[in-house]
Amino acid sequence: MTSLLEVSGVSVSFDGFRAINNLSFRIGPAELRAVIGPNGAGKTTFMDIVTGKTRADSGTVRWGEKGLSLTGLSEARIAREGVGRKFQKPTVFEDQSVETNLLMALKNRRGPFAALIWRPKPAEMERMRELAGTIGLSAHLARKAGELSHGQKQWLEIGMLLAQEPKLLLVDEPAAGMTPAEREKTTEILVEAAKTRAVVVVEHDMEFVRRLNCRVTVLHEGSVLAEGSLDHVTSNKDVIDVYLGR
Ligand SMILES: Nc1ncnc2c1ncn2[C@@H]1O[C@H](COP(=O)(O)OP(=O)(O)OP(=O)(O)O)[C@@H](O)[C@H]1O
Repeated sequence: MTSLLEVSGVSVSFDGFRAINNLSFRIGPAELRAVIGPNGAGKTTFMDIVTGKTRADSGTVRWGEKGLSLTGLSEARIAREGVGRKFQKPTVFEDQSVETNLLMALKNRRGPFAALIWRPKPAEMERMRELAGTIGLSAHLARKAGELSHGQKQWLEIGMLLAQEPKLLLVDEPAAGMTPAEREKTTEILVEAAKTRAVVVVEHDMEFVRRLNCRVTVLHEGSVLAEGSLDHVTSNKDVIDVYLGR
């Protein structure tokens, strides 16, 4: 399998405490992966390392066919390479419409100078509508983002990230605070997004992970404890001991 992202033997310590301990992880160019693990397992720190927010003390993070080293690159540069990240709290522009939010995300792709003289072209309007369809908000284009439900805001933000055409999308607990119907739609959006890019979903909700129907990586004390199908990892004795059985 060719990898889009290959993390090898990465360790990070905070004041002598090893938050990430010889971690290795790889994901292909069009793959959906769930990352689970107990509190403090290192899930957030892992994402911070990939996005360049936190520097690895040792190990390598390789990206793309050419194996570009991401360690040492700035967060902005890594984002430009195609790494997008969705945090738990949505950061949409509440006073702007769904349409404007999506258009602004498309506009941002073109860089700050192009944005100054930017008017949406027919192709961009079309892409905006396509994105709205993907995230289930076609009927809400004129509504202010601030009026949307929690789930709809999360989808809008996913749409805004997809507008940037990331090659890898990191998503932190997308199902938190959602209704069952919203969770189902979120599953659909993520599964669809992962057909054309890599998507890593950090999630605690096991039912949600089951519906994603993808390979699962279990982190514990900064390392991979188990990896495979959800059934495979949830029947692993170590996983039961440190995570499920508690
Ligand atoms: N900046 C920091 N300074 C000191 N310790 C940190 C820092 N960031 C993380 N840690 C510690 O590293 C460990 C891993 O934290 P991390 O947030 O990556 O875990 P997590 O798996 O995301 O947990 P959760 O499920 O609670 O979000 C924890 O023990 C945490 O306290």
